Amino acid sequence: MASSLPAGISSLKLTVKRENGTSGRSRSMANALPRYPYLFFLSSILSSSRLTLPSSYDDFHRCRAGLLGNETQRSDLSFAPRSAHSRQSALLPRSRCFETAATRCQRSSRSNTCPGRAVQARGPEARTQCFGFWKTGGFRARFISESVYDLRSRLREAGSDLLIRFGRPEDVVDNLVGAFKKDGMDVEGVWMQKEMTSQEVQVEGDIKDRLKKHNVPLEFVHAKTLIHPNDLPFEVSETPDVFTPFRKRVEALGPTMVRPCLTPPETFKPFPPSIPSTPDYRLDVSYEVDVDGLLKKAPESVEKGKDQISFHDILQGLLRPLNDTPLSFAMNITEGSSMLQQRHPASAFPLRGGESSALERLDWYFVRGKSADSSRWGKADPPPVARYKQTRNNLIGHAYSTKMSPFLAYGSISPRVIWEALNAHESKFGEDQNTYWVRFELLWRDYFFFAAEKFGNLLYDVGGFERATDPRQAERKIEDGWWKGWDAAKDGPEHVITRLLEGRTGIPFIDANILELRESGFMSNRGRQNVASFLSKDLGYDWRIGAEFFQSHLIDYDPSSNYGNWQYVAGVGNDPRASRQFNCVKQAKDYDSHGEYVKMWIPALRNLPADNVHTPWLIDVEERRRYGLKTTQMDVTMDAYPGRPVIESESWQKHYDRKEGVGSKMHGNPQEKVKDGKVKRYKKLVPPRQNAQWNNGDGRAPQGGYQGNAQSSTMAPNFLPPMYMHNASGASPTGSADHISPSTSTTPSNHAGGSRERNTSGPPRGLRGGIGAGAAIARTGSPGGLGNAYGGASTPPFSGNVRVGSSIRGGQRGFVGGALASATGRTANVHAETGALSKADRESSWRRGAGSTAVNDGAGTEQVSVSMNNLTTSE
Ligand SMILES: Cc1cc2nc3c(=O)[nH]c(=O)nc-3n(C[C@H](O)[C@H](O)[C@H](O)COP(=O)(O)OP(=O)(O)OC[C@H]3O[C@@H](n4cnc5c(N)ncnc54)[C@H](O)[C@@H]3O)c2cc1C
Repeated sequence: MASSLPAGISSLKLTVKRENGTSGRSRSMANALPRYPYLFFLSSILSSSRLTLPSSYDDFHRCRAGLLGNETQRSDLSFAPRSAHSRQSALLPRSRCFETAATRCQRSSRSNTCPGRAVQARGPEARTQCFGFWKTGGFRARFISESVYDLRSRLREAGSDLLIRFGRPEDVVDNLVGAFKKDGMDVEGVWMQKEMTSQEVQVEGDIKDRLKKHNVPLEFVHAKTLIHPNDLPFEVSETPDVFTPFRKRVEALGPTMVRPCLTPPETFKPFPPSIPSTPDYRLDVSYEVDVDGLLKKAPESVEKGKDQISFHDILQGLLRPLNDTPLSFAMNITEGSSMLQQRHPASAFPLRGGESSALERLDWYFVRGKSADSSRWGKADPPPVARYKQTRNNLIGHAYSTKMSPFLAYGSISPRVIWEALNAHESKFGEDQNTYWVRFELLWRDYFFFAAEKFGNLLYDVGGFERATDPRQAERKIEDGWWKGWDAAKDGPEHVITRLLEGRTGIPFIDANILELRESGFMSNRGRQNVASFLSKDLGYDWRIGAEFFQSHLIDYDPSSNYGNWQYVAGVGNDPRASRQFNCVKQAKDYDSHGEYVKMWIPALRNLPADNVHTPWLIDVEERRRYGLKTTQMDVTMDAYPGRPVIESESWQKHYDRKEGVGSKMHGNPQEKVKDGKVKRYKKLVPPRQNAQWNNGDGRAPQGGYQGNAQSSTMAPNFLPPMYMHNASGASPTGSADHISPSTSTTPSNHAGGSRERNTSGPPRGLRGGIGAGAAIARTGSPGGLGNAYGGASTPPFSGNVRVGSSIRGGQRGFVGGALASATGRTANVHAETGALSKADRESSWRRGAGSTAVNDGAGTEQVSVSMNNLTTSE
């Protein structure tokens, strides 16, 4: 268990004792825990403190009733681990489920008026406050669910269990405590992690009120932040209005700044023998087969019984409202269920939720990981954190940054555990700007927490924190007309905001980031800054549109980090240079100099030369035709992309002629310095090793601190981005070539090129076989690894092959082998070579609605056929 108890997601602890117990209530949590049986439970599977249930209870119930054959019998609520499934019905009346979005809007202040929401009220749905997005989108729903069930597995391993309830926290706690009392038990107290943002604090207040009637105290633990609030050298209400003074003051605390992690107990007391019935939903998985690779011990031989429920069923129930209804009231796009549950093969966050996954990632990033195959590069190689500062602004692959944010957001890991991992790393490899920078970013996280607590509801206010810090400035920015509005009900699909949120502005760097977010639930920090600046500064729209859209889609959504950062970029928060604006064309050329990132998410642009790929509106009709690029406004398809950008800023023009690679910051930004950061060097870092061989001058070798072993004899000018940390070897540009290349030439030979990437050891990693290349093969032999191939045919008449191989640990674990073929009107073959593809990932699909099916031929080979748009293929 995480060493900063309580681990888990808004977990509550309930300590119970029989009424005739021998001792009074213990004040200290440490004392209270081991004394009597106690119970961990989660009151809501989806972010209880944020009321972000994706569905109304009615919807959920309908789905669940469907799963259970419309059974309405009340639950007998047995809590023995792996208990047989018990049936139940929805007992909460609809009217008591959720405050509607419209009600919340009526309550809000003048500056928080919600355009278009009056007509959009849809009853008890968990929609965002102003613009009606689902509060919790599919990727986060999946991530949180995985986290909860992982927590349960870990508690079971430690001799306890987790009671999972679905409902409003105040109802669930009230019901449970009431039921215990009725059964003759005395409840000593309820513990939960202290939240800081206003809506969550409101929930805490509601729980406290409900507990009062039972005479049961609510106790808090502070485990969210790196710095315990009591250790701050100022009151939270005096948190500096700007980050740097905050950082300097807390850093001055020295070694006492961060408390050490607690050592978690190895075992916990068992669950109470019986748990009384309550009218809430229980979400017990009764079918424990490792369908999703979630459980450690999977009795795979057991067939799923008629009434049994698997994790997959629960997830489907949770996602159903999202799959059935539009993403927002303005957009008619529904998220296809297959997409919602799948990890996108190109996702920068290919990890599953939960503490187990968090610790695995921590170990890889800070301890065990190597930038290249360790057998080749030797043991002295430092793990990826040693290059954090150089890589953190990259855009492709999972390795460019820690990817700790989703785990931090849902309590699966404590920032103090990361802090200690940094200490351990530094004691071996030395301290430098790379390790310091991770600490620096963790302090930003803390800063937004404390700022959110200080400024309360202003976190969600259009005028931002500036209303308190500089009311005169803020006054102008909350006047009508300062921000443009978006009326979700009236504005149609061609409205600039709708186009932005659907990734079809015609500005590739912005669109690629939005598409990445929509299709994977993640976006890099660089992307987030650019999108936020574009929406609020270039377009001048209410920044909360973007903040709510991010809230809905980000796996790592966290209220203070999200709204705090949006305010910062929009110029109404903690940035002393509020007018700062990102130049998205310059940024694209700085950070995606070769255009690989935009080509990855917008395959229509795959044939464009890097010098044009960020400004496709500059090429004429004839050239567009030559590159196979059709014009569209309505959709970004495999071969069509908007002809004109929604706006064109003069400031972009001086960057139009900048050539590929010139001024690139893809390998670190030398201007990025903390001037006063005290960085000592204990030891010289082991220099990064490279072994890149190119047999012609067109390819680029990995540079600047990346470790890669690349060999190519190809004419492919666009090699795999070095941050992919791969080994590849190649032979020729056609047929069986082993290189990774988004083809940039229109000549057939390049399109027919194949690509191959192979990784035989190491941690889970997304491997990309090739994009737009004729064929791709990706393999991973790593236990627990994720082997993803992403490739496809680009131009007729060539075929695209994607082959995915995942080795199998112990012959039975579910390994994710995701395959995605992006062919244009021609054959695409997906060949997944594994004995244990997970069910979800077996169904490879493309965001345009592709579907695929897989059958196992019995010899460890999955034959996967993929159909995309009008394309149907099989191998
Ligand atoms: C408009 C916008 C919205 C954002 N929304 C969120 C959000 O909802 N949740 C969230 O966790 N982060 C948010 N961020 C911050 C940042 O983008 C992510 O924390 C980061 O990209 C996560 O990837 P990582 O864990 O690999 O980060 P790393 O670069 O590895 O950083 C390590 C950790 O430091 C923290 N961190 C890094 N940058 C920031 C930052 N700018 N602000 C606060 N903490 C930071 C995170 O906890 C992160 O896990 C947002 C940034 C912007 C510009």
